[in-house]
Amino acid sequence: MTIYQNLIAGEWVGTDATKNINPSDTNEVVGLYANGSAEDTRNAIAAAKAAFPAWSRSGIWERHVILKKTGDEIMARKDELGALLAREEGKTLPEATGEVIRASQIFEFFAGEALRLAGEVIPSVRPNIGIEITREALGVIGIITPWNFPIAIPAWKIAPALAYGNTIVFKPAELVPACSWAIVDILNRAGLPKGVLNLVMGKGSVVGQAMLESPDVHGITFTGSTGTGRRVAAASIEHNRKFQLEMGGKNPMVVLDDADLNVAVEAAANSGFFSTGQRCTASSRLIVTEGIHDKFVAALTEKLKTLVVDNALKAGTHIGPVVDERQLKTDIDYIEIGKKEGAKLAFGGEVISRETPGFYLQPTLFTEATNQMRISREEIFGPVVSVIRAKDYDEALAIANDTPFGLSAGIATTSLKHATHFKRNSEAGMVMVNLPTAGVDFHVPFGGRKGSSYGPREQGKYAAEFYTTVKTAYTLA
Ligand SMILES: NC(=O)C1=CN([C@@H]2O[C@H](COP(=O)(O)OP(=O)(O)OC[C@H]3O[C@@H](n4cnc5c(N)ncnc54)[C@H](OP(=O)(O)O)[C@@H]3O)[C@@H](O)[C@H]2O)C=CC1
Ligand SMILES: O=C(O)CCC(=O)C(=O)O
Repeated sequence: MTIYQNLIAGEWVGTDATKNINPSDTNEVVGLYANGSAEDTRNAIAAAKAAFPAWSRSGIWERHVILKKTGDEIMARKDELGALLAREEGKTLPEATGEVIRASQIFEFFAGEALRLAGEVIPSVRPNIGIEITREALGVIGIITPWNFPIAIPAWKIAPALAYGNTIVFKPAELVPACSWAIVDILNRAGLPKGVLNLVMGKGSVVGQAMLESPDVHGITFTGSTGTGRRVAAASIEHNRKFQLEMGGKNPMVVLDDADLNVAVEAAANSGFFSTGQRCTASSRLIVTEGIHDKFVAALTEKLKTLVVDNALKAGTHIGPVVDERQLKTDIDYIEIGKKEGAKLAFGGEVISRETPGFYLQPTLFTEATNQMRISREEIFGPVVSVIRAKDYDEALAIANDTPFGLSAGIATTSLKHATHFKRNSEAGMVMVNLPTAGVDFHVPFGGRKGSSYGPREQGKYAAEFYTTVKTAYTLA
């Protein structure tokens, strides 16, 4: 089997490789991907440092053309890349193709942003002095990405980093290197100069760690677990380096008595179970007021019975497998914890077999949960959701906000008063009314509060805040 190699200083390198396994069919090896070392990482950082002066001064049209070409090629290959994504991560084919389209749109968006870089000219408080405020590229950016969005998250970090003139060392999650390799290959062929974008696949404890330890990495953008996020933060403070973290969520969806039942059930099923619940924006706490509680639980349970769990590539599959054995064990452990804590298992909870060997788990619904239970406080990152009763809107809002996280939050209601109040008072970075808590637009800010995020927002024009540094220049006229 060919080895998909790392890209360092414009050369494809690496002979040691790791198997990329399909979680829908563990007999299938998606490909062999290079397993980078700490030395590879240091070489990649040196290459990115050497490429920075020229790239940061490159013309914005050159950056625009490369990003646009990349977006165009990703879109032209959406079906092939969608199938690759579904095979390596286990998202259903429609979800995976949708994610590929989103990655293409992100490159197109930042191709445009490269042309819109602007500063300000401001008069000084002193006579005969002019002030210019400009944004400059930050330097070498370390990009560390998780397994649950194998193409969209790399895209929303790589595209702005390049648009604003930075160079990159990119380390994707070891579980899902294929889509990352594909976009780096596309960018490389689109004309990026050597060393501007370096790919080092491999273990977080080796490649990621070497990145954290380097004084030559000027910014790290990270998405993943809270534990690793804290390591990124501690190491970055040590080097006086800018960092941005997107971590977990325990996102609430409030369902009020006056909700449209169908809207509430569709939003809850999507938020909790689509993409196998493996989204940081997934809603795993459904906070439901007394008047609608029983009707809502009955309707959601009926809906869950219709959802097909099977091979991600099979037509008609609604929920693909869990990403790997370790995550499946985590999910099962939490289901046991929920039972022991006294929540009622209303649906699912079983590992199931399908025609192909994979990590299949039924969508699992707990009812009669409290907000103090571990299943309501800790991020599970699987298709496991709890329903918590609330007596009225005020109590539901208090429960929704009673969490260490604050990424997204939703409300299902037909009341303008409650929707407006919830948008203003929810302690989350993203609030949805009558919509799933997951599945966001690509051109607007993404991020949360409290334990979910740290640093400037990602995506949209707000991304400039992280990928640039501001300079204030004074000139005597
Ligand atoms: N907010 C989100 O979007 C996500 C949250 N999670 C949460 O995290 C849990 C575990 O998922 P997991 O993928 O293991 O999350 P991790 O935080 O371990 O992984 C995220 C990225 O960090 C890398 N990494 C791991 N250790 C280090 C290190 N010491 N230094 C630098 N980088 C490192 C990983 O590498 P590698 O994996 O290749 O070793 C991966 O590329 C999930 O169950 C879920 O709760 C997970 C994914 C996304
Ligand atoms: O919900 C989305 O669209 C994005 C979710 C996400 O970024 C994540 O789960 O890491």
